[in-house]
Amino acid sequence: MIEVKDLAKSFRYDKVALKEKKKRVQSSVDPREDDFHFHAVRNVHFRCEPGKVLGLLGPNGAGKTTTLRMLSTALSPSSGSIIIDNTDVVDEPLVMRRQIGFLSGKTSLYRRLTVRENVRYFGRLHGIEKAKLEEEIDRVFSLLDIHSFENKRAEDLSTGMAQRANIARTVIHSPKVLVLDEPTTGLDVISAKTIVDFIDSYRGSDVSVIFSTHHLHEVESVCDQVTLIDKGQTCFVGTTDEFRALGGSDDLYSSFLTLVGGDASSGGHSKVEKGQ
Ligand SMILES: Nc1ncnc2c1ncn2[C@@H]1O[C@H](COP(=O)(O)OP(=O)(O)OP(=O)(O)O)[C@@H](O)[C@H]1O
Repeated sequence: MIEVKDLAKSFRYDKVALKEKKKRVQSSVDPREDDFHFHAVRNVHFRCEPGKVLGLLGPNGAGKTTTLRMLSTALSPSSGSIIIDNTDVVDEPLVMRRQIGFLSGKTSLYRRLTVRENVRYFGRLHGIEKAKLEEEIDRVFSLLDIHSFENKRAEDLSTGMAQRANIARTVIHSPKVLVLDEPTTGLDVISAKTIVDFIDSYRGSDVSVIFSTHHLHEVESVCDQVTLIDKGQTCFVGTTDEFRALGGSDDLYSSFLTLVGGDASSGGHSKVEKGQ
C-alpha cells in the first residue's frame, strides 16, 4: 500500500528565473508563486491499496510529474511523506527504490542492445537470478506483446515498441508500487491498448499502480480510483464512480471540467481527451 500525505515541493528561483519573473506582467496572481519560490506541489494526498489502479489527473502544469518524481525518489519532497508498507520513502530512498517501478518520459534503453538484452541487463542490475530472470522476461514480454520484436535493437524500434520495452524494463524487478507518467502519450491505439491491458493485469494483484494520463477513456476502463490535482493541490480523491458522479453526467470529462474549470464546449484550458 502506498500513502501520500501533505506532499509539497517548492523550487527556488535562480537569478535568471527571478529576472524573468520581474519582467512578466501578470494578469492574475498564481497562488503557487512567492517572491523567491515556485510551490509546484502543495498538499497533495492520496492512497492506493495493493491490487488497485489509481489515475492521477490534472491540467498541464498541475504538478503530476513533480508528484510522481517524488514518489519514485527521483526528487526529494520539501515536506510531507510517502509511505510504502509502513516505511517512509523520504527516510529510506535507496531501500525503497527496489519496491518502486518508475516510467517517466525519460526512461530509455541502450540503443545498441536488443530489447531482450536491455531488459536482461536491468534485471541483472536488480540482482535477479538468471533462470528466474529469463522466466520473468518471458512472462512480461507475453503480457506486453513484445516477443515478435525482442531481438530487435532498441535503436530500430517504433515509438510504441520502445514504450512497451521501457515498461518491461520498469517492471522486471516486480515492484510493489508501479508509477507510470503518461505511459500512452503519443502512441497509436493498438500500442496504447496493449499498455492499458497490461495495467489492468495488475488489478487484484499485490501491486499498487499509479499512473498519470490526459486520456479519460483510459481512466474509465482501468482505474479504480482517481486523484485530481490542480495548481499543485489535490482537489479530488475518490473512486472512479464518485468522480463520474460529480459532473452530473455519465462521462468523466464533465467532472474534470467541473473541478478544474474550463468550458466544456471548447475543451477549456485543459489538455484532456474524451473517451474514444
Ligand atoms: N525544476 C523545476 N524548477 C522550477 N519549476 C518547475 C521545475 N519542475 C517543474 N516545475 C514547474 O512545476 C509545475 C508543475 O510541473 P509538472 O511537470 O509537475 O506538471 P504536470 O502536471 O506533469 O504537467 P503536464 O501535464 O503538462 O505534463 C510547472 O509549472 C513547472 O514549470
